[in-house]
Amino acid sequence: MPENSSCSSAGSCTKSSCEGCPSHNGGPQSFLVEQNKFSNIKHVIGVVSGKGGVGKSFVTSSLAVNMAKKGYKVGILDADITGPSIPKMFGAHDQILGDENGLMHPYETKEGIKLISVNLLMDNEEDPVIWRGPVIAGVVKQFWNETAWGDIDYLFVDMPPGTGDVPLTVFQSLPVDGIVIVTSPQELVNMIVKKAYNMAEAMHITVLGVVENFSYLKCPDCGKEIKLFGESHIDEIAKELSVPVLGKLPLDTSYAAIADKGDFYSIENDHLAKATEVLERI
Ligand SMILES: Nc1ncnc2c1ncn2[C@@H]1O[C@H](COP(=O)(O)OP(=O)(O)OP(=O)(O)O)[C@@H](O)[C@H]1O
Repeated sequence: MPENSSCSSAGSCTKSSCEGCPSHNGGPQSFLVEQNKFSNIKHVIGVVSGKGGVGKSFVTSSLAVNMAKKGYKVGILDADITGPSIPKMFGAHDQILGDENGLMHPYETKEGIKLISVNLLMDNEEDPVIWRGPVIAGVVKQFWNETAWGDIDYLFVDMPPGTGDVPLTVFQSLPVDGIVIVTSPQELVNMIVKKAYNMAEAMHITVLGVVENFSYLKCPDCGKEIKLFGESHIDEIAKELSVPVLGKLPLDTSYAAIADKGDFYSIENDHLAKATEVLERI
């Protein structure tokens, strides 16, 4: 039965206008999209942020690298279609091609991390993606079920910021084990983290914890921690929401340089050790 794409409340809507929608016959309905037979993905982890530029892609890549260094098979689905930054972090510029089954094959870094991103499909990676929401959401689904992922222990999904079409699609269509919320230490954060948390809760998605990025800058001369964006409130927020703080990352210029160089596998990021532990326990 075709999905009613105008429906924004799948599983709970009973309006007669929803004739043809899978939720129409009552009861919660699954919109999960099956994996194809060339993919065996064990865990799907979403990485979200309430607002842009807080380092969500950076945290996604750090989690992926940490798990890969532990010996797990790891992939990253770059669902940030209009602002993809994952390929550049890993120095990936080759184009992804389809095979005779109509499936895409992810780019594989030399260390074995598999990547899918719209930037790996473009003739020119500087071309903008000017697509409407439903098209973008469709591409994200294709990255899931029209890609031959092979064996993957942890697939990280780097979401666009906010609570729009793509997170909605991912939460409905992919078997997400849990999400990590990335944030930064600013006053607004309280509200923004709660928005992301509330969306996950409304969609019955587990929040694995929160990561605070740009927590502080360590003075290279005296070692003093400078709170660039003000005092952190992440511990209180996490306590209020009953979720763990999975890490507090400093603003470290060497991190930025590694990301810009496309040499992300070389990053040493032990600030996310707690996140790694939580992921291993899923
Ligand atoms: N802890 C950090 N130390 C230094 N640089 C960082 C750190 N975290 C992120 N950056 C850099 O900041 C920039 C923005 O990070 P990133 O692209 O991960 O943010 P984002 O939240 O995914 O952005 P968007 O909202 O555009 O998707 C990047 O150049 C990244 O390398």
